[in-house]
Amino acid sequence: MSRTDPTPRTRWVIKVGSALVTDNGRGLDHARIGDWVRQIVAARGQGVDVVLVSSGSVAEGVRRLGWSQRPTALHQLQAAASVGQMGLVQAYEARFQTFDVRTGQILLTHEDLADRQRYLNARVTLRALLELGVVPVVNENDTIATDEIRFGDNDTLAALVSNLIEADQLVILTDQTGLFDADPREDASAQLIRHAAAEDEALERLCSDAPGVLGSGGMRTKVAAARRAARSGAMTRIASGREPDVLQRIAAGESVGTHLEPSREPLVARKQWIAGQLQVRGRLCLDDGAAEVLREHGRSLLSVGVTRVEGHFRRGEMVACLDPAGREVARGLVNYDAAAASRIAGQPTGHIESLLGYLSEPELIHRDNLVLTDPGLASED
Ligand SMILES: Nc1ncnc2c1ncn2[C@@H]1O[C@H](COP(=O)(O)OP(=O)(O)O)[C@@H](O)[C@H]1O
Ligand SMILES: N[C@@H](CCC(=O)OP(=O)(O)O)C(=O)O
Repeated sequence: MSRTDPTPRTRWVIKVGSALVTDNGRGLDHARIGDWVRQIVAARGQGVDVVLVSSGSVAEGVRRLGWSQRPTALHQLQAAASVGQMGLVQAYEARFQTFDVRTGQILLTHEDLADRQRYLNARVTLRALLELGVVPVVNENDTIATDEIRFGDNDTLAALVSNLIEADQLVILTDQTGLFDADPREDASAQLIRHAAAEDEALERLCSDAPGVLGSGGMRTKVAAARRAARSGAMTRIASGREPDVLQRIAAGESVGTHLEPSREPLVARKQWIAGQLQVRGRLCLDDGAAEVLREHGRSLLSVGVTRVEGHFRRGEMVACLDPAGREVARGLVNYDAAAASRIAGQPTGHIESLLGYLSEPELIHRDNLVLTDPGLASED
């Protein structure tokens, strides 16, 4: 989406668990899938870009293979995942197609997010898909992930994807109405927790170890996912995927399920995450005026204040901004690749469109994506 779009867009990662997707293992719940898709399409119309993380490949594969229960051997789980994943993506693709919305499949392994180059590739691809208006449908690449390198549960994967795209919100849809002060399967008097700090370590003690028969993480991994998502500024909502219009009600700001909020201001957390995670791919040399508006006023960087562009970077990558004396002023995610940035350097914003033939964003680096250089800033992971 271009910044010329009048509606400011937010990003959500929505994770749906196995029991929900497969109607407790009875088979893909097409009605429910259709209902989430309808709500996602509505949310997109209200300015929410969505990455969907869907579990259910193993549960659906087990059913399709006619097995009476979930196997324990890894190779059998992997075979089931391979069969079930076909059904999952077909179901989403078919539903989104009725709204004329494209989907794209992304299967990730732990290594993809641990290796910096692959992390950046995954990030660029996901962002490209969102910009194209596609809904990425993510799952773990179960068929090739060995035990040692598995995320193991999609709550963790969804939190890492939230970090990857710097999501504003992680929505975890499950078979309970939220996080309770005890496992409601074991304690009928358990009370729903409506609001808590995502970083509160006491929350994990409220969770029983056992997931449902089909799930793999239980509530504990959801609480841990909220803490992880908070590192890049995302708030987390845990809610029931069976509640009518759950996504639309969340989008409307209703208090649904459990709300786990980062303790740091989201923008600050997000900026620190960006500074700690991404490698600097190039440098923008600024004139005195631009260095000052960044340092003193926290404004966006405009092309007119850039005197030289160095390095080979793509749109969305991290570049360092240097003052005329060569001192680093800030780092940020650049809105134009190196070739385009060189062409518009020194030029006012109003000339960008005629110079490049398009206007991607009015700023070279938007202030939300700029972090003033602070040598004390360390990576969070
Ligand atoms: N404190 C708690 N609050 C709510 N649910 C809990 C809690 N502790 C454990 N659980 C269990 O976690 C289950 C959800 O986890 P899981 O089966 O892995 O779901 P999913 O497939 O959606 O990931 C619930 O059905 C519930 O029994
Ligand atoms: N990749 C696996 C994920 C299993 C999983 O995490 O399940 P859940 O706890 O229901 O989200 C699958 O699709 O079956």
